[in-house]
Amino acid sequence: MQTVNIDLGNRSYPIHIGSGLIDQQGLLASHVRDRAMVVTNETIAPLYLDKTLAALGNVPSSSVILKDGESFKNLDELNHIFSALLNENFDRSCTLIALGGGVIGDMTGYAAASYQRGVDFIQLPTTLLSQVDSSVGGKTGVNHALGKNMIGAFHQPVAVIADMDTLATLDERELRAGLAEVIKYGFIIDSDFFSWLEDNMDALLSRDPAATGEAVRRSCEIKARVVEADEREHGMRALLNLGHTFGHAIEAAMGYGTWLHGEAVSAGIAMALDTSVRLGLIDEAIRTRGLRLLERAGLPIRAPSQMTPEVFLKYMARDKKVSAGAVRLILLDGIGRSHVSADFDHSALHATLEHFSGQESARG
Ligand SMILES: NC(=O)c1ccc[n+]([C@@H]2O[C@H](COP(=O)([O-])OP(=O)(O)OC[C@H]3O[C@@H](n4cnc5c(N)ncnc54)[C@H](O)[C@@H]3O)[C@@H](O)[C@H]2O)c1
Ligand SMILES: O=C(O)C(=O)C[C@@H](O)[C@H](O)[C@H](O)COP(=O)(O)O
Ligand SMILES: [Zn+2]
Repeated sequence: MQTVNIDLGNRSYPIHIGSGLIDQQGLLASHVRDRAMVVTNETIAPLYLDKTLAALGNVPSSSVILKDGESFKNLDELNHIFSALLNENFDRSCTLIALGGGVIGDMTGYAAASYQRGVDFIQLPTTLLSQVDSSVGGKTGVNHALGKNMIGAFHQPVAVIADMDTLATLDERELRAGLAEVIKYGFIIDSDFFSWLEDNMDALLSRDPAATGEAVRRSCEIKARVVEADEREHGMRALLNLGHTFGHAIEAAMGYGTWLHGEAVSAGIAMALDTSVRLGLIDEAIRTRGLRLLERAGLPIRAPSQMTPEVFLKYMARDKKVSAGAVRLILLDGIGRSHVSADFDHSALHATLEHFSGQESARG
């Protein structure tokens, strides 16, 4: 087992990464305060719920099983968690356990942030995306029909336990979607990691355990350092949003779940590359290198044909990074170099939206 620590003062916590961690004697139970409520969904429950409850040993525990999918990441479904907690008289000393991907993690985290004004929670991420990104950093919440992750809170988990063995049951499309967020780290901040991904993409796609473990560890290291520097996204944390202003528009406009989050982020990164080229921040060679890696991961580099500039702009106007009406974008200055800006020539953005609208979907 490897452990990456995230230092946030009295909200610090370990990110444990390794094989067989759910079964590891005492590990999960050691992070539970009193009673545990495991939150999962109808797909993951038959695979890992019994194991998780068994790992809790003598800790009094219950579970709640939600419907599966991004389209259920909403306030109605969230209410099932509160009902389960209240029906069983869970008090403020309880611990929620998010057993699943980013949807379960974000929902459980938000339930933990708001139940009786805040209880502990543990992330037990079971998708590549959730192991490299969503389980770390404390962004929690649910979607609204009018915008992605619009209702939420910052609430850090007390521990992250990423059991790599759970990835064995993940389907191919979900694995590839997770790679979009891994590649994102290389783009925004770490050119060595980007080169490493170029060298190891085949191993990652064939689920080589050593390569996958290394990708998860390095991703968690990068995210932990960014969150430590700017926990509440007043500055550099926004870099983690590369491609997301476009991507969230695609997810919401297409209907949540039609495009996976990672797929939408990949198309969004291709759009951010395009705007960066138009602004003269990067040259064609950098764009080509970036797109090649996304394509090798089997990810889309075009937007769906339904996404006109007007549709993009409608959702982008509600992006959480908008300030005083100005859209802010994460722009690339090279591989491993990026910045956040509201102060750019917006004709470049409009040209990107025109260029990407009406293009055929390359979603695998
Ligand atoms: N909070 C953050 O910082 C953050 C970061 C990135 C993404 N997100 C959010 O995460 C969500 C996407 O997460 P995701 O990609 O994990 O999707 P997901 O949670 O929908 O999981 C993907 C699918 O895989 C299934 N699944 C999960 N684990 C499995 C396993 N081990 N074996 C078989 N099937 C399994 C799920 O039931 C689901 O059908 C989005 O809502 C996105 O907004 C949040
Ligand atoms: O942790 C962050 O910060 C991120 O931006 C990570 C993103 O990958 C993630 O999709 C996040 O949920 C997006 O946040 P939002 O505030 O734009 O909804
Ligand atoms: Zn994301």
